[in-house]
Amino acid sequence: MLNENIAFIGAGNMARSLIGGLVADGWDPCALWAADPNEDQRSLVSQQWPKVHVTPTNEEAIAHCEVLVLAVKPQVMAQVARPLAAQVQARKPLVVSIAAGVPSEAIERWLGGDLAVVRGMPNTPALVGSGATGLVANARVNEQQRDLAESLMRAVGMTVWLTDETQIDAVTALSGSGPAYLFLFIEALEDAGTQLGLPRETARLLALQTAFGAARLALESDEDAATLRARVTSRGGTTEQALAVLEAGGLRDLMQQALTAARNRSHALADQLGRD
Ligand SMILES: NC(=O)C1=CN([C@@H]2O[C@H](COP(=O)(O)OP(=O)(O)OC[C@H]3O[C@@H](n4cnc5c(N)ncnc54)[C@H](O)[C@@H]3O)[C@@H](O)[C@H]2O)C=CC1
Ligand SMILES: O=C(O)[C@@H]1CCC=N1
Repeated sequence: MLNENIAFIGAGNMARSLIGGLVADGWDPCALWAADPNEDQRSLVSQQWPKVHVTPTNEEAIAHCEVLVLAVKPQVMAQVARPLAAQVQARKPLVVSIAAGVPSEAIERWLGGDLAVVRGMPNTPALVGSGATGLVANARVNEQQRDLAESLMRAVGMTVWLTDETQIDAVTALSGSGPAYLFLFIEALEDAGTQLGLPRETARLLALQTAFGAARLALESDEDAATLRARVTSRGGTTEQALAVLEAGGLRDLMQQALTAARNRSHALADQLGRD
């Protein structure tokens, strides 16, 4: 059982996805602290994982931690981090920020400087151990802290290290936000199947299992997605007709535009928040 003490500042959607994934993977729940001023958010943690410590005060959580996970919204990160600087400087935990668009340099500065900071961009499938996380470390992170950040995120899915912090904006656009695109795709499949006469529940189950099966097949196969797609597409058959509609509708270009918009938002947040 892994038992480094981890303090989550913010116990919202993403923190709970990480906590759930860590506990399911065998991380000692008594080593986890979740701080959030919102009682409803704390209750959600306590109901699901009664052994995880919850507190309304960030200071109480930090007092116990070797790893500090910053999981508040980017827009409030500066005002949350600044008052914690003295305590963080006294304790010097490994700081892991999962906030979109907030540069590690700004986080280090708000917390008083000279800190090992890892930026991680996870996604909500972490809750079921199937997350994907991009990681990038600042120059102060040593080998042991790198391993610690990686094992934290690997407990909830796969991880990739990035060589350059700017790449995390693309990771945010692809896999950070990505589950939402796939949920939209699943919703659209379900609606379309229902329109074609299937009971909604039947359409829902078929859409979900098809998305799951296709992702699993692609993950476990040596072949690329284009080859796997070609295997479904019989000449003169049904798939060919559907794919022609998707290509004519500009799905690839639309996806490029969507990821670019998400990446640009991440850049804009960095520009705006990094100046604070
Ligand atoms: N939701 C997602 O899929 C992902 C989110 N992220 C990042 O994770 C961070 C959190 O996002 P979500 O969990 O979706 O947001 P959320 O709104 O669900 O959670 C944020 C939490 O911070 C709490 N909070 C506000 N002020 C606080 C304070 N002073 N001290 C402690 N906690 C405070 C709020 O009460 C809330 O529970 C964001 O920075 C986001 O960019 C990263 C990857 C994926
Ligand atoms: O939408 C957002 O800003 C966050 C970051 C990635 C997923 N959710």
